[in-house]
Amino acid sequence: TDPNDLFNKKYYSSSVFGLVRLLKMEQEFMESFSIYANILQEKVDNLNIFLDELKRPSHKTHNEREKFVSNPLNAFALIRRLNQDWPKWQNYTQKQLGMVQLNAMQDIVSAAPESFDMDEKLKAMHRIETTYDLQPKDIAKGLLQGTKFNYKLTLRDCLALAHHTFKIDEFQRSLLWFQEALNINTDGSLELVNKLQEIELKSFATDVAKRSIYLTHQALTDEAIDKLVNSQLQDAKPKDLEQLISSNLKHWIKDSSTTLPTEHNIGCQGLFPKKTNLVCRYNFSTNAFLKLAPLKMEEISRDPYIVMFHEVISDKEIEEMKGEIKQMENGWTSLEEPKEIVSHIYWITKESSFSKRINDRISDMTGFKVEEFPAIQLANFGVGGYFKPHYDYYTERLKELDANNTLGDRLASIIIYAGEVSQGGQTVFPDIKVAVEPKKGKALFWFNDFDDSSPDPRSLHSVCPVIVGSRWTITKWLHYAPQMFVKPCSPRVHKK
Ligand SMILES: O=C(O)CCC(=O)C(=O)O
Ligand SMILES: [Fe+2]
Repeated sequence: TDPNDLFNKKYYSSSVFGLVRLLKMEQEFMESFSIYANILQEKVDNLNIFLDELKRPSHKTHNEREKFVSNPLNAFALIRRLNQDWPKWQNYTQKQLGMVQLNAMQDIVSAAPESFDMDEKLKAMHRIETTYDLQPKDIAKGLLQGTKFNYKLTLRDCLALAHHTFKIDEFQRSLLWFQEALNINTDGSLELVNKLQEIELKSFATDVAKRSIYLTHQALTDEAIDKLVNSQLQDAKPKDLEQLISSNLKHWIKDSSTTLPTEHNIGCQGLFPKKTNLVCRYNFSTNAFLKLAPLKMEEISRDPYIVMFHEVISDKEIEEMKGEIKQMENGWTSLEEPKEIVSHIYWITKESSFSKRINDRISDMTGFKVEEFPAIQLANFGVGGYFKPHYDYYTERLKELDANNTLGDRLASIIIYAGEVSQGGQTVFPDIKVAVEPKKGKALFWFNDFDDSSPDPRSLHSVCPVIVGSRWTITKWLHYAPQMFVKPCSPRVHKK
């Protein structure tokens, strides 16, 4: 299948917005499921009542039976029961019950997330794990960066993560997840549940065995390897499968190398040195309006110029923002391969009272004109959603990207944070070692270009994977053309 096709698919995983829909679906499913279980229970109860009615002293010998049916009451009742009651019970046992619920459940299951969603979520979990260097044993028990949550992963959750990390050659993490899975005690009594577990375990062990054989017998065809593995695992007990997985992983860990954390990861982990000498002040200057109602402005960096505005959007306006959304589309990390779906976005293209107010506010804050390009982008990230380091300017790409681009390059960017994010989701500038918390209500503003319109590579920026929270943003790229006569200069100290 063409991986690009994935972009037209409906992802649930890539935004908290989408996940909310899934949670609703699960609840509806459980409602039908529990009604269905009750209906079946009622049937079993009725069958038991019927069986109770049939209870009578057992007749062991022919003589006893003969004596019993020789009584007219028994003789009559026997005929009547078999003639009148039995067909009814027979009918009742065959009656299809709970069809309404079964159909409803089928509808829900047909809209359930498919493997591309599952893959994306596995990647997201792995991204959170590696970016912040979290340990499987902590994650599994709900401990994220020192914050303890009342949620836990189950054995099968851990098994899925072990299998996934194995597939991407992260044997160390795979082993840790696998050990975590083995540590989780299930009550072990339910055969059906055990059976399901065993299927997952076997599929993992199969992949491990295949790799092991492939490494030692590279000349073998895939079919030959499949055959070997099948015969090897045919009668394997769960303990054997566990052993096979653990020992191979341990063996492969020895040959794997460790990679150094990137600047992006260091920033996400909060390990950039603190900036000093920066100030907070009120912005009176960009617009006459601000003389009356100045916005609090915090310097994040002086060169390159990055500032944070405070109290830019209210909770009420954030509700209004969500009301603007019709149908969200997939948002991806960057234009480079591999593309990953990490958010849902929505463009407000038609002017509304909301978008006008936001545009006016952006003009007031920045001194930039936005009338020529009034569209506003909203984004909602998924848990684990992120952005790779990238530049917002497209100087080099401009020609091929959009020959009729009359707006010109994106010389500055502004991001309004409009969601509650308690962990992760910082905007990071890896080059200049700046990481900014995405605090709801604030807006981050920076220049992508120098004053002479040449690109400033220090504007390289990224977004850390969201760990906990629903990261909503309003993004506006400020283009050149509309600024012909007003372009504010960045109060730059010197040029690199
Ligand atoms: O959401 C952010 O903090 C930054 C997003 C971004 O870099 C972009 O959309 O280009
Ligand atoms: Fe960006």
